[in-house]
Order: sequence, then structure tokens, then C-alpha cells
Amino acid sequence: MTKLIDGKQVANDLKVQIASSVKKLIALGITPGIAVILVGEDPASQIYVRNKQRAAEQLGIDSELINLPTTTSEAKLLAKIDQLNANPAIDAILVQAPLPAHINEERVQSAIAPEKDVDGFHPQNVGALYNNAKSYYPQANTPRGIMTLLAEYMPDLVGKKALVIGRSILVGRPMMAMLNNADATVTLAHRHTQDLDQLIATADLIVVAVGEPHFLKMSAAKADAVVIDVGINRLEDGSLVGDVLDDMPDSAQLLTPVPGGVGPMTIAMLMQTTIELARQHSTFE
Ligand SMILES: NC(=O)C1=CN([C@@H]2O[C@H](COP(=O)(O)OP(=O)(O)OC[C@H]3O[C@@H](n4cnc5c(N)ncnc54)[C@H](OP(=O)(O)O)[C@@H]3O)[C@@H](O)[C@H]2O)C=CC1
Ligand SMILES: Nc1nc(=O)c2c([nH]1)NC[C@@H]1CN(c3ccc(C(=O)N[C@@H](CCC(=O)O)C(=O)O)cc3)C=[N+]21
Ligand SMILES: [Mg+2]
Repeated sequence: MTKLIDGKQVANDLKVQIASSVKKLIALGITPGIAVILVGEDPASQIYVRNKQRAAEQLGIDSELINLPTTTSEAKLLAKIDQLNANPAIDAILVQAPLPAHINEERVQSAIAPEKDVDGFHPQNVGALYNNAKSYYPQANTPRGIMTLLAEYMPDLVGKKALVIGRSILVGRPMMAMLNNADATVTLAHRHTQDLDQLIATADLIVVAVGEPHFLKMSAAKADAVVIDVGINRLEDGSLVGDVLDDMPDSAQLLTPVPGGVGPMTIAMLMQTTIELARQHSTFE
């Protein structure tokens, strides 16, 4: 079998460390707090938001869920964000994507105070990532979780050919920047990319964040490729699959499974970023 990267295990190890950091912070009088805003009643989003809350609870992080109706105006959402920006108990603000079509996501993400921007979406934090700034700033949690997995499973990224497929603000673009900052040679592919098969066949590392079941077959990648499957696709029978099909038994390739790969790392990194923001907000550090 293709060797699987155990994201769940790495995430659980990380959570043990986070829980102990939270205990230390609480002893200093600092309780980290995250607010999650969900607009609407999308069942998948409700599950994700609940998972995030459960993780916060387990680790001793305060969490507040703000569930607004689908019809909420952009002005009302912006007013809620202002209120959270001004609330000293809240260190991290997450607005669950996607938002209803009548709301401008860019305006909403820019309204979150950069020092509470747990997703790393604010233009100031995006700019810091692109500049590889040395000062602290929050970074997108899914690619950050992937970098943590790679530290364990592909420690030498310098000069390697990395192919990122998909260019969302949530995954592909920050992934490109983080791999670039780690001195990999990065190609960012998308819908209009020509000769994608050729890029896939030669890449040392492939990160797939497309959202299409079986978009990439392991047999199309190099015999020793590392493949990170970000996709989360719910099939009609209720099962969950990624974007990658493992048709390469007995290969020396490495692959993240779905579920149990990138998803749990995203949640753990979200909590890690929350406590980092809480530390930044305290006067003790
Ligand atoms: N595990 C986790 O923690 C997370 C998982 N996800 C999952 O990852 C997947 C991607 O999410 P997200 O990044 O938000 O995706 P988006 O839907 O925002 O973007 C998809 C990207 O894939 C590209 N794409 C689509 N079709 C093709 C194609 N045929 N060839 C090449 N590129 C293509 C698009 O290109 P173009 O820009 O040209 O349109 C786009 O850049 C989803 O399944 C999502 O559920 C997302 C976040 C976290
Ligand atoms: N502002 C914002 N920030 C996000 O980080 C964000 C978002 N919006 N919108 C949606 C995507 C998606 N996302 C996931 C997180 C965890 C799992 C996860 O825990 N997955 C489990 C399985 C979950 C299941 O069983 O459904 C796994 O892969 O093992 C999946 C997807 C975060 N996102
Ligand atoms: Mg606090």
C-alpha cells in the first residue's frame, strides 16, 4: 500500500501540547477565546463549526458561536465583527466560508482586526506571508497544518518541485507562499493550466485542493511523490472522499488520507493560532 500520512495522530500530539500551553496561560490569568460566526444553516458548515467548538472546549479555550440567519445584511455582520474586535475576551475571530451571495467576503475578511484574524485572510497578514515577514502574524491554518505534516514526513523541501493545484485564499494561495518561504520551487495550477499531466508527472510534492473526487490518480505522480489531499467531498451514499484516488498499491509514495489527514490538522492549527493570538494580546509576553 501507499504509505499514509497520519494527520489524525500528528493533530492529536499537537492538541496535547496546546492543552498544556492553555493551562499555563490560564495560570497567568489569560484565557484564550475564539468567536466563530456562521451565517446561514448549511448542514456541512454546521458540522465543521461544531467540530471547531468541540476542539476548543477539549483544550480549555473559550469559544463563542454566533449563528446569524441567512438573510443577515452585510452591515449587520460588519457591526457584529466590530463588536468582537472591541471585546477583550475574544482573541480570534473566524467567519465560516462560504458566505451567502449577497455578502461581500472580501469586505468582511478585511473588517476583522488583523491581530484577531485567525484565518490569516486580512490583507495585512496576507502581505506579511508573501513578504516572508519575520515578525509574528497569523497564517492560514490548512496550509500551516500541511507544513507541520511535511516537517515530519518530507523534512527537506529546499529546491524541491512543489505543485499546488487550486488557488483559493483559504488553501492554494497561502500554500504556495509557505512552500516558497520554505525554499521549494512552487508551481500554482488552476483551471486554465496547460499540460497539467506533465507537471503532475514531475513534481516531488503535490498539494491537491480542487474539490473533485478522484481528480488526481496516484499512478500519474512520480514513484516517490508526496501527495497531500486537501479535498473533502461528500458522496451521495454519505461517504467522505478526497480529491485523490490511490491506484498505486505497493508504491513508495506518501499520501494523506481523507478523512484523517489534512482536516484534523486544520482544526488543531486553528487552536494553535488562537493561543498564539492570545499570547500576543497579553502583556506578560
Ligand atoms: N481539509 C481541510 O481542512 C479543508 C478542505 N477543504 C476542501 O478542499 C477543497 C478545495 O477547497 P477550496 O480551496 O476552498 O476550493 P475552491 O472551490 O475555492 O477552489 C478550487 C480551486 O480548484 C481549481 N480547479 C477546479 N477545477 C480544476 C481543474 N479541473 N483543474 C485545475 N484546477 C481546478 C479552481 O481553479 P480556478 O481558480 O481557475 O477556478 C480553484 O482555484 C474542497 O473540497 C474543500 O472542501 C477546504 C478547506 C480546508
Ligand atoms: N473561515 C473559514 N476557515 C476555515 O478553515 C474553513 C472555512 N472557513 N470553511 C470551510 C473550510 C473547510 N474546513 C475544514 C476543517 C476541518 C475538516 C475536518 O475536520 N475534516 C475531517 C472529517 C470531517 C467530517 O467527517 O466531515 C477529516 O478530514 O478527517 C474539514 C474541513 C475548514 N474550512
Ligand atoms: Mg482572554
